[in-house]
Amino acid sequence: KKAAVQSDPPRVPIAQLFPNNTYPKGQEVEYVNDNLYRTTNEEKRHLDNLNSEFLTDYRHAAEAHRQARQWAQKNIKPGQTLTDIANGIEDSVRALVGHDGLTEGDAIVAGMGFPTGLSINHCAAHYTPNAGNKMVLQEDDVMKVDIGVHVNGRIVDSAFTVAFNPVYDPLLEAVKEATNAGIREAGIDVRVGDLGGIIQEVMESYEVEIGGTTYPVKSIRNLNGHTINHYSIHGGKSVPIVKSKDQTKMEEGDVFAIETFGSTGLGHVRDEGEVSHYALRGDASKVDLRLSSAKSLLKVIEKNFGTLPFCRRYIDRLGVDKYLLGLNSLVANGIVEAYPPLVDKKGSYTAQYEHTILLRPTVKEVISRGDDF
Ligand SMILES: O=S(=O)(c1cccs1)N(Cc1ccc(F)cc1)Cc1ncn[nH]1
Ligand SMILES: [Mn+2]
Ligand SMILES: [Mn+2]
Ligand SMILES: [Mn+2]
Repeated sequence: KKAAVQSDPPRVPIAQLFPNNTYPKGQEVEYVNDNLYRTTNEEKRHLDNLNSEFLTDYRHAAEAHRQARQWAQKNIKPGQTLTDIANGIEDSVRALVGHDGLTEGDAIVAGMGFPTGLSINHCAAHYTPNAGNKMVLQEDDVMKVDIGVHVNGRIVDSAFTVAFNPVYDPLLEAVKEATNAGIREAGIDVRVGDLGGIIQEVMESYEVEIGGTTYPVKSIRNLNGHTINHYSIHGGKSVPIVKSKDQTKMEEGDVFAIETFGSTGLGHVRDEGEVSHYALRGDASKVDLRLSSAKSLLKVIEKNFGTLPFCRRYIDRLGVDKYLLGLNSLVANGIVEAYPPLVDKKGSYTAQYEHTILLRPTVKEVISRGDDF
C-alpha cells in the first residue's frame, strides 16, 4: 500500500502523494488589463491545454520545492554546518522527485535545478559550500536559501531568507513586499523597466535599525530577475529591481523568476571568493581540448547536468576525483561558465525573496507560491 502521507524529513515521492499525475496548481491571478478576454477566450484556453505536460511537470517540481523548503524552514538552526543544511535540502528534493541523480543521466530527468544557494550576510547569491567547508550558521546570520527543483527540465527557482534575530525583520519585510509587488505588477506586455521602478519604490520605503544605526534598505541595482527556459536557468530577458528604461516586454508563454534583493550596504554586488557554481554554456563552441582530464570531465558534465548549473559537491558525489584543473580549463576555454559568489560590502546585510511565475495564455500562475511565502 502506498504511503499517502509525507514523512519527516520528507522522503515520500510527490508522485505517490498525488496519484494520476495531477499536482496542485500554483496561485492563479487573472491578468488585470484584458482579464476577461484572456480567461474566457476559446483560443487562449486551447493554447493553455496544449501545455498540459509543461504544466504538470512545473506543478510537480513546485510541490517538491514547497515540501523541501518548508521542512528546511522548520529545521535550519544556528550551530548547523552549511554542508549539513545543503545536504538536508538536496536529499529531500531528490527523494521528492523520485530521482537520486546518481545513475548517469538521472539528474537530467528530475532533481536539483541548480546548486542550493546558502549565501550569508553581505554575500547575496551564488554561494554554496565546496567540499571541506567548515562554516557554521550563526544566531545573527542572514542567510538566503535559494532552491532550484526541476522535473524534465522545468525549473522552479524560488528563494527565501532565514534570520533568527528579529532585528532584521524590517529588511526581510522590505524584500518580501518588493518581490510581491513585482509579482503583482508582472503581466503580458508589461515593460521590465517599469517593474524595476515599482520594485525599487517598495524596497526603498523601508529602513532597518541594526546596532544603533538606522540603514535605508537599498535595492541591489546589479541583480535582477530573469526568464527561465527549458533546462536553462537564465533565458534572454532580465527584470531590473531598480528604475530602468529597459523597454523589453513580458510576453505570453514566458516563465519569469521574480527575485529582489535588499541591502544595508552599497546596493551593488561584485564577484568575490572561491567559486562553487558552474554551468555548461549552451553556446559552447567545440574547442579542441588538450587536457585529458578536461575532456573526461566535460563528458561527466554533459551526461549528468547538461546545461543545468552544478556545484563542486555535485561532481564529488558522482565519485569523480582530482577534477579542479580540468574544471578550470573548461572555464578558461569558455565551455563552462563560472558564477562566483556575489557580495555587497563587508559588514552589510542582504536579503532575498524569489518566486517563479508562468505567464500562461489565460492566467498568471505563481507556480512556487506556498502558504509560507
Ligand atoms: O544571477 S543569474 O546568473 C542571472 C540573473 C539574470 C540573468 S542571469 N541567476 C541565474 C543562475 C545562475 C547560476 C545558478 F546556479 C542559478 C541561477 C539568477 C539566480 N541565481 C540564483 N537564483 N537565480
Ligand atoms: Mn510526473
Ligand atoms: Mn534563485
Ligand atoms: Mn533566479
